[in-house]
Order: sequence, then C-alpha cells, then structure tokens
Amino acid sequence: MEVSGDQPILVQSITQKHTNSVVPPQYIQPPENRPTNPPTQNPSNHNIPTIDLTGHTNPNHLLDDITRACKDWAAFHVINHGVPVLLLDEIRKVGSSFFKDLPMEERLKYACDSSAPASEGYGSRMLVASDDAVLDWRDYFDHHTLPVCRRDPSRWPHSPSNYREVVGEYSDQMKLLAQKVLGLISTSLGLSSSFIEDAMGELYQNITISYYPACPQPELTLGLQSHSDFGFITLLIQDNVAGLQVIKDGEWVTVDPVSDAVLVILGDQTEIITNGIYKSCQHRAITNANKPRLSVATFHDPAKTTTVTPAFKPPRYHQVLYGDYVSSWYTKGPNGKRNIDALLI
Ligand SMILES: O=C(O)CCC(=O)C(=O)O
Ligand SMILES: [Fe+2]
Repeated sequence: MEVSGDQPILVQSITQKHTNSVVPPQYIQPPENRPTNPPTQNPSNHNIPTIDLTGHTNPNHLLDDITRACKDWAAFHVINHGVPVLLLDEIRKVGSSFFKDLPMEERLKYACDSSAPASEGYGSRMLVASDDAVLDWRDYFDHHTLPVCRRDPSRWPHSPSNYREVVGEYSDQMKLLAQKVLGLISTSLGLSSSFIEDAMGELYQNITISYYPACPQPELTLGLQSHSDFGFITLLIQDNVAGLQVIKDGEWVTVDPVSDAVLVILGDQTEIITNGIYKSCQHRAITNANKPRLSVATFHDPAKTTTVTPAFKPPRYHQVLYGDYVSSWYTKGPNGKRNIDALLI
C-alpha cells in the first residue's frame, strides 16, 4: 500500500481504511528485530512461573518462589491475587469496546498530545524516539490514574457508560496488588516489607490499554519493540490472544494468556534498588495476521523528583533521579535494555 503525504498516525487508521496485504514501510523491522519464534514453538519447560499468593502454608515457600521467579524470569503470573476476576474481565471489555465499537472520529476526540511523551489519551507512538524510527503496530489509550490529583476521568472515554468507573476501580485494585507484590519482593531480599514502597515515595500510576490490530505481515513487524519498563513494577493482563514475549536465556518466549492471572513484570527501578539481584524484564509484543489483541498494563513509578539508589553495597548501579531517567529513556528510545545498562558501574 502507498502511504504518501500525511503519515498514518494510528495503526487503526491503516487497518480500517484499507484491506491491503502489505504493511507501510515505516512499520517494517530490520531483519535482526523480526520475530522468529512463533507462539506455538515454546518448549514445555519454558512456561513463565505462576505463583499462588494464598496457596502456601509456609510463608518462606512463597518467598522462595518469588525469589526464583524474579531471578529466573523477571516476570511471573500471580493468581489468588485479591483483585476481583470480574474486574479483569470488565476492563478488557470496556477497553475492547473503545477500540472496536467507537467510530474513529469519536476515538480521536481523546487523542493524546503526540509531541509530549506519555501524554494521556489515544495514540500510537509512545516508544518512538525519532521520526525515522520503525513504528510499533500498536495503538493505545494511556490513563493517568495516581496520585488522585492526576486523575481526571472527564478525559477518559465516555462510552461504554461504565468505562470511567471501571478504570477508577481497576486503578485502586492494582495499587493494592502492587503494594502486596512490592512487599513480597522486599521481604524476599531480607529487607523490611515496606522498603521498596518507602523508597518509591508517592506512587505514580499509569494504565495503558494497548490494542494491536491484526497485521497483514506479522513476520516483518512488532506490536511493541523490545524494551524494559522504566518504573518499579508493571501489572499486566492480556486477552486470550497470545503476543507478549519475554527474554529467557537469550531467547524470546511467548507468555501464554491466563485469563484470571495478573502478570508481574519487574521494571528498571527494581533492578537498581535491588542492586541487580533482580533484573528488569526485557519484553516485546508480536503481531498476528488473524486477530486483534488487547492488553492492559498498569505501571507503578516514583515521582520524577525521587532518587533511586541501590539498597546493597557495593553499589553496582549509579543512583538516578527518576525524572532524568525517564527523559533520557524517551530521548534515546528503549532499544532493549540499553538505558539501565548505561547506569552500570
Ligand atoms: O501488550 C503487551 O503485552 C505488552 C505491553 C507493554 O509491554 C507495555 O505497554 O509496556
Ligand atoms: Fe512493557
């Protein structure tokens, strides 16, 4: 297909207007970044761990499982997490309705400011650092949810009618789960259970609903390029279409969707504060030719004025002012884990 004049800004604007069998050139990844590992090829021992948060009679066994999952995978599913499973379904449902049921002109009323990084609203280029960068085959809606002074539901979709209520409730529930998981991660390292939460200070939370339209050339594209998340932890749910991959022992492994589970993804600030005992998770999303895919990622970050410092000596990372870390991340683009690697001593 020809893309001339105005570049398409949203992937949905390409897929809804055209029924072409090729993707525009800006979305074609260089050969070394193209997906090579179709979802069906996961060896059976390559399943991301699932941790039952209520299923251990001995609390030390839970901490051992957390330690192993953080060290081996930097990501793990939690079940019996305390978040009502109906709420997981509801946020998937309202998110899907925004992307699938609303006409484009309605969706565009919520367009984010594409010149400002991580601005709230409907957009497509969150991780794109420069005009000549390869584009992700993804559209998203980003919500600023915490602290509550950042929360302005009037800027969130008004349709379906329960959208704003569901996102508000989801935000509160994810905060509780993030605190629970950060407590377990702290304790698993011999720190006080509130150590990471105290170091994080006031919690900044964003919820990004990502929508990956079916792609005519999945072998050439990525839904989301390889990156690690820059905050402390991300809590992610997906629909029943596989697409998320994490790096495990140098290979991309697909995370099979588990509808009632929440996936915990360790971010760069957790790598810094744990002095690299736990690394952040390198991940990406691939596309497929048949079905659109939806995920909901909830990010938990410190204030931009917070300095994050390794909790153990000797430090293996430079301490960092979080605001500087985020600005440099958006300026350079993710390119895998290069931003955190730059802090290594
Ligand atoms: O869609 C996914 O599964 C991944 C989303 C993600 O990694 C992100 O938004 O940072
Ligand atoms: Fe991510």
